[in-house]
Amino acid sequence: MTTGADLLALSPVLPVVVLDEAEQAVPLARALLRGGLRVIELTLRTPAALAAIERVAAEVPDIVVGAGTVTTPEQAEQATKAGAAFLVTPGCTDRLLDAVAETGLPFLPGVSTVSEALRAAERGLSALKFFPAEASGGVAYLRAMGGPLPGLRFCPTGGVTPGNAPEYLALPNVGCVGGTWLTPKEALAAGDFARIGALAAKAAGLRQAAG
Ligand SMILES: O=C(O)C(=O)C[C@H](O)[C@H](O)COP(=O)(O)O
Repeated sequence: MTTGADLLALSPVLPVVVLDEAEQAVPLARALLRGGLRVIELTLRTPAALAAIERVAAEVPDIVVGAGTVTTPEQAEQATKAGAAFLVTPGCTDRLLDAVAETGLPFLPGVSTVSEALRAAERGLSALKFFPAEASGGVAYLRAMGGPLPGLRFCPTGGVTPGNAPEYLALPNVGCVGGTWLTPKEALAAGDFARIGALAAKAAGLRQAAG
């Protein structure tokens, strides 16, 4: 996997994870794999995230592990050092885009407007995160962006659920969707990885559901 486009093609759903305990990272990654998903985005929203990335990179080679919520150049560097195979940002400033590009890793920059998408395209980036998807106009907005910007492909994230994911996945400019619904807080707190595996299996089947 070397480009953002490769990243969008890995799975119909990119599981976005907020983890409080780094110890949970390996069993969680294995549960996702058992369900048929081979990618995981660990968000840098918790102090445990970098250690979690390190563990998954070292112990679960079959899953592609990346870092989400990358908002500063320092975080881009730390995530790369921890072994992240890709980076995801919620938004895109020039400074942040320069820093993530410098890591050499594939990445998905977050955009929520046509102008932001154009700015990313001017840099040669054609695989983008559409965030926050539902709050920014959802399926209708993304469909409308496809008119003037047919060369761009998106991973809508933020408010995406098993209910609306098929609608997003049916759009020609959507490669995959992202979401936290695969790792409910209660399931993580209870260490219920069987439930997470079952949610992953349903998510892995979503592409067919979208037709
Ligand atoms: O912080 C970031 O960089 C993010 O990645 C934001 C997440 O993608 C969304 O918060 C996921 O939203 P839900 O699936 O609606 O829970």
